[in-house]
Amino acid sequence: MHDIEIKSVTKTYIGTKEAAVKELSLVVEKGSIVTLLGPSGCGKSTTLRLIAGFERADSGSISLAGKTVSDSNTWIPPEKRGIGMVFQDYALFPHLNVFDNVGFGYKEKDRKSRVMEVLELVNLKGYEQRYPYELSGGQQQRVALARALTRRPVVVLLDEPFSNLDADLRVSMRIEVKRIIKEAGATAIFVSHDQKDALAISDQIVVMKDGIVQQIGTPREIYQYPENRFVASFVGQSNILEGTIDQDGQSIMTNLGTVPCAHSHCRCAGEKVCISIRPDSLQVDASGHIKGQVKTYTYTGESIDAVVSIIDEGGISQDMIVNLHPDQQINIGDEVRFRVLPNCVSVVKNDD
Ligand SMILES: Nc1ncnc2c1ncn2[C@@H]1O[C@H](COP(=O)(O)OP(=O)(O)OP(=O)(O)O)[C@@H](O)[C@H]1O
Repeated sequence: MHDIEIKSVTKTYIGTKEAAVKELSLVVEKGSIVTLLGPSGCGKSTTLRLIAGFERADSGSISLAGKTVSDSNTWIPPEKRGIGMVFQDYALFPHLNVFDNVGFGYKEKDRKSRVMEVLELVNLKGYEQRYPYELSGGQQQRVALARALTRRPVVVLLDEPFSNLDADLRVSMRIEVKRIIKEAGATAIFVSHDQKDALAISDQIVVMKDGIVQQIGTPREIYQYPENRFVASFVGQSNILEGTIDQDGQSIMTNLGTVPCAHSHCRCAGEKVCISIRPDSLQVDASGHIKGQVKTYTYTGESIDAVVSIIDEGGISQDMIVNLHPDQQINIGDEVRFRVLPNCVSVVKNDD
């Protein structure tokens, strides 16, 4: 069963030339978490606002729980769409306590028990009488999420919900928010420009650029098999090389030598392609066939991300990002040798 079905939706704001969202189609299964991921201005928030009913599409249709809410003949206003919304700044009412924030606008007979139920779900039992200014950022976010869930919405929309949290809290809230949404049985759409949030929380990721969907897939599909250069570079780090499919269909001939590629078999021998090699797919090895010099490096704690300058067979210098072990002693100018491991090497469309 689909909870959200968007068919070929286009939206151009008045006074602008380019459409903010172009021919967007998306199907979201009941109970799943989908993230719209992309750089600033790619149309993520517009898509969310179209689903919520804060904006109207120029063409195309949107259905929620099998019911059309927007097409050329139909318009259901936001308050009748069965949607719960969590805003970037949480938008809590400062003059209302937690209980009244969570129960705001909920007039059913079970108000008290329902509010207590969602407060328990978000682990805020005992905080009913507190005011928003008496809560931490993470607790405020739980209140905002509880409020979005009180009316048992068909769909919960979350606009950059982690952007106001510091790094540690962000990691724990990703896990917590996912648990709450799954336990509530809700279908959720997140907007994010942070690939780590998207990879951690989503069942499906929709990568967008310039209002156009670039790829839809599970976090693993998006990371391991990006379809084009943009997705490869935006979701995780990537080294892009140009090459030609080898006769055996199992490897790509590049200026850095032949690179094994387990996923090139569906292409034709001799075809010119681009490949994306994740830095964690480059193994430092004294007998490796690729040799370069360390240009810069960044210590991240988990690894050393080094930019290594390589002179290819055509005599052209090319930079590659290589993950080194954090214990490795390294200096700018050091020579490193490495080899390419076949997993995480994928053929991508050259969309430049
Ligand atoms: N109300 C508006 N009027 C005119 N243009 C708009 C309006 N809102 C957004 N846009 C434009 O539409 C495009 C998509 O904007 P949108 O806010 O959907 O992007 P986004 O991916 O959510 O960006 P961000 O991550 O910065 O919030 C941008 O070019 C933006 O300038």
